[in-house]
Amino acid sequence: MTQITVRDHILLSQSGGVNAKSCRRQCGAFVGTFGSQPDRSVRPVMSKAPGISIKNLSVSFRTKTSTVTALDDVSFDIAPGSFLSIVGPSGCGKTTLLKILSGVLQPTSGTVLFDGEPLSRLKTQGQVGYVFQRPLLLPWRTTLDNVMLTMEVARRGMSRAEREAEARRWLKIAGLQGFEERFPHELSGGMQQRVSICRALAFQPRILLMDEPFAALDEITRETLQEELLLLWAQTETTVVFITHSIPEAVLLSEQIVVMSARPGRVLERIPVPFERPRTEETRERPEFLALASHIRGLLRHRDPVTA
Ligand SMILES: Nc1ncnc2c1ncn2[C@@H]1O[C@H](COP(=O)(O)OP(=O)(O)OP(=O)(O)O)[C@@H](O)[C@H]1O
Repeated sequence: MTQITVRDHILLSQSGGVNAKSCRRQCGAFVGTFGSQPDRSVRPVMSKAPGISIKNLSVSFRTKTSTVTALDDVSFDIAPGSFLSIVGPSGCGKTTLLKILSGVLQPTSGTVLFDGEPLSRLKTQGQVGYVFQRPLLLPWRTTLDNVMLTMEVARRGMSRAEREAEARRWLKIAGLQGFEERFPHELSGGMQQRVSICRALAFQPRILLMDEPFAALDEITRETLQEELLLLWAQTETTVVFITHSIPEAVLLSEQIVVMSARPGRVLERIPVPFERPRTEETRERPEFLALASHIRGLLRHRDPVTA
C-alpha cells in the first residue's frame, strides 16, 4: 500500500529536510504544489516544457542589522526543454534564484515569465520537481514507494497500477531494477540520489530544479550519475535548471551555462555549450571541453568581486 499514511504525515513533518508546515506541503516540496490541491485531471503524459524568461531580477533580504542584496539585475532566457546550469561563488544567489523560479520567493524587482506569462504559484503547482543535495528519501518507504510519492501528490488521476508501472520504468532506466523493495538505509548514497532523481522525474514535471544534487558524492559516483541524469533527461521534455560548483559538471550536462559574480549575484557571462549529445567520458577529454572549462574557471577566478 503506497497511499500517504498518517505515519507519513507525522514523520514527514518531523523530518526537517524540507521547510514546510504540513505533509501536503512537505510532499509538495518535491513536486512544486506548495500546499495546493494537485490537478486530478493531469495524466502522466509528456508535458511540454515552458520557455522561461528572467528579466532584471533583483532580490534583497532585510536582516536585523542591514539589507542583503542577493541578486542584482539578473536577466537571461531558458529555452523550452533545455538544460541550463548556474555556476558562481558561494553566496552569489543561486539558491535564491531557484526559490524564485519555484514560486516560493517573490523578487524585490524584475519579472520571471513562463511561456510569456508572469510566474505565479498557480503556474508552478504540480509543474516543478526538485532534487536537493541530500536525497531526502522517506526512510519508512521502499525505493518503489519513494518514487511513487510525487505521483501520489501531483498526479492523483493515475491509478495505483499506473503509478507503480511508471515508477518501475524509471527505476529500470536508472539501473535500480531489483532494488524496488529495498529501504533507503539499504542503498548506497549514489543509489539514494538516483532514487530521488527518479522521484522528481516520474511525475513528468515541466521544470526540474536541481540544487547541487551530486555535491555529496565521490567523484566516480558523481560522474556516473551525471551520465545517467542525461539519459533520464533525454526521456523527458523537462526544462532543467541545475546549480553546481563543479565546472566540468556544468559543461558536460548543459546547453547553456550562466556564470555569476560574487554577491550581489550578477550575470558575468551566458555561455552556450555546443557539444553534441550523447555526452560521455570521451566528451570530458576533448580539448574543446577542457578549453571551455578553463574559460569559465578564469571568469570565476580573475573577476574582482562586485561590490554592492
Ligand atoms: N532569508 C534570507 N535572509 C537573509 N539573507 C539571506 C536569506 N536567504 C539568503 N540570504 C543571503 O543571500 C545570499 C545568497 O544566498 P544563496 O543561498 O542564494 O547563495 P548560493 O549562491 O546558493 O550559495 P551556496 O553556493 O553557498 O549554496 C547570501 O549572502 C545569503 O546569506
